[in-house]
Amino acid sequence: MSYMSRYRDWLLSDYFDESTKAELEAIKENEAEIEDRFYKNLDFGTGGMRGKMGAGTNRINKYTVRKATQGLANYIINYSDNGRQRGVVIAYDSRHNSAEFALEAALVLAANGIKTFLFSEMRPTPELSFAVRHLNAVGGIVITASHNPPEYNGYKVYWQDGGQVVPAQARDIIAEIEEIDDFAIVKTISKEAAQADRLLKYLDQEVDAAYQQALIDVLPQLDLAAEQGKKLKVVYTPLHGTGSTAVPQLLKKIGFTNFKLVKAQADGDPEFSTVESPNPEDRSAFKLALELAEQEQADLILATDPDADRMAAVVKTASGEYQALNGNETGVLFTDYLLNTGQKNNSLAATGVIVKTIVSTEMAAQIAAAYNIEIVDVLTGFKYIGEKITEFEKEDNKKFLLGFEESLGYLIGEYARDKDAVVAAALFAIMALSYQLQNKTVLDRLAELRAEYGYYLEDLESLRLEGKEGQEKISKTINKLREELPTKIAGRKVVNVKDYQQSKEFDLTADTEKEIKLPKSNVLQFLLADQAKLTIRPSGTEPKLKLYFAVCEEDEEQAEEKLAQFKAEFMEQVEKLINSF
Ligand SMILES: O=P(O)(O)OC[C@H]1O[C@H](O)[C@H](O)[C@@H](O)[C@@H]1O
Repeated sequence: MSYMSRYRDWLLSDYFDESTKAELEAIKENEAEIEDRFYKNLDFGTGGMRGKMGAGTNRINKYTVRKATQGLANYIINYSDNGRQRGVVIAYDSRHNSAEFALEAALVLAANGIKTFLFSEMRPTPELSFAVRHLNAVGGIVITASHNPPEYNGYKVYWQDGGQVVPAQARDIIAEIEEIDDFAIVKTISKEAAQADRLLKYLDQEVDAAYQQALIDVLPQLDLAAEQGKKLKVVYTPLHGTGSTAVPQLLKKIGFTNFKLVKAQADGDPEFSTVESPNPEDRSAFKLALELAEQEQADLILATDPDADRMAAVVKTASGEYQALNGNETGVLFTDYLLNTGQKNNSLAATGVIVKTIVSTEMAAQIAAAYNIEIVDVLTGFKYIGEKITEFEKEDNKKFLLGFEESLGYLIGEYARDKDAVVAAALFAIMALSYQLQNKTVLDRLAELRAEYGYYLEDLESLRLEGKEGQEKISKTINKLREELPTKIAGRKVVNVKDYQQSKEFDLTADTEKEIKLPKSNVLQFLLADQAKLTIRPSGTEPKLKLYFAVCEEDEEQAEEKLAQFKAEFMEQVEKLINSF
């Protein structure tokens, strides 16, 4: 069916409501807009759906949310024995329509006889992951578009272990959704009927309390926080998102009473009106927090992204400046701190394992090796870290200690299967306090680690290439590099190449190849003669080509210089390549 006929269908069918039709009527002269809204269905990929809100098949709206949920309901009915009774937990963030879409999803499930547990207000994504396990539900849904701009929303699906569905399972769910070729097949009932049939239950503070307790149970050095927590001045911003429902409560409860919230960013503002982008990877997101920190002379600033699964920290240096840490630096500090405290108090399991993604720093592997602790690499995406935790649970010789990724995602403990900015914020505060009591900062500790293990420095460059043309350029660029593997990158010899799409690792010096034991993924990784590393992959959540640069040198100066030169030279190389298509 052409986009125009789909558009007309929506305009004429009785199924769609008046405001949807009015919105569509208003674009009747704008063919490009009609095409964009109707040329396809919004993709339900392995991470669920994410896109702009609005009327149309290629948009997030109550109809596309209902349809996806009907597919999920069919999947639950077909693939689980008692999924209807176990039910599905639904959470949502502070975005426009998030609460409405969450209710729509609940009503479709209820109409299919599936019990639903709906949070009565916005909550962090990791709390949903916890709640699925806590309530022994068969799955979960989160309505969120993380840090995307205000006009976006998203729909993420979780399964019974509390982890986001991985590709094999997502394929079956997608197949169920694609089977639905008519919106009229989608079942729904009224909220009153769902409640009367006991198929819709609102979650109360019991789950919040259990979640907070689960975090307290996995945090180290709580005695220190309880006794001395007030010595650390903390500023926190939820960047207008769900973190405000959990982070202040936890920090205060464990002893960080010298705590200031960035009030202007404490409400769930769907416009994220005080920030350019509510992404803690973006330094500008810290503007208001920095002002408050300077005024209060705070030791530490913590920020969580709008669905509170990613956390970033900014720390005060010895000279009183504020310095942001990237995800790799925080991951390294957590690795060192957890292994060190675990060893000191004899609680470090010899079977402990740390899980990180292939694009996250190798420095953590060096530290883990010094403690004889295994480190496992998985593909980009916390769902793969979650999957490992569930695997470890079934093996008695593996105990999950920490999962982290360079994009600011961290988890300790087995209470959830997704990255948790709430626990990460508390862990960071405890770690910072513990160093403060030793008269140093986390940056001093990082410097000690770099002196011991090598000066690892990493950076990410993203090239935004939008639309169909952009997508094609991204694929062509990676394919070209794959077909004609470069022997030199930025003037350095390539010694090893990992092609995760072909599951092959090529040792170019020994001229041998071996198999990579990870699911296939469109990623290329080049190791250069001087230990520098480059990884290139298309983003799975945004129209971007992502390039991860890593170097390891003797000291800061050499590392900074090497990284800058490496980046500049390769970016020129890759931009030339992109422009040739
Ligand atoms: O790099 P992308 O595919 O856009 O994904 C961005 C991020 O999305 C999620 O948060 C995943 O858990 C991360 O592993 C990933 O880094």
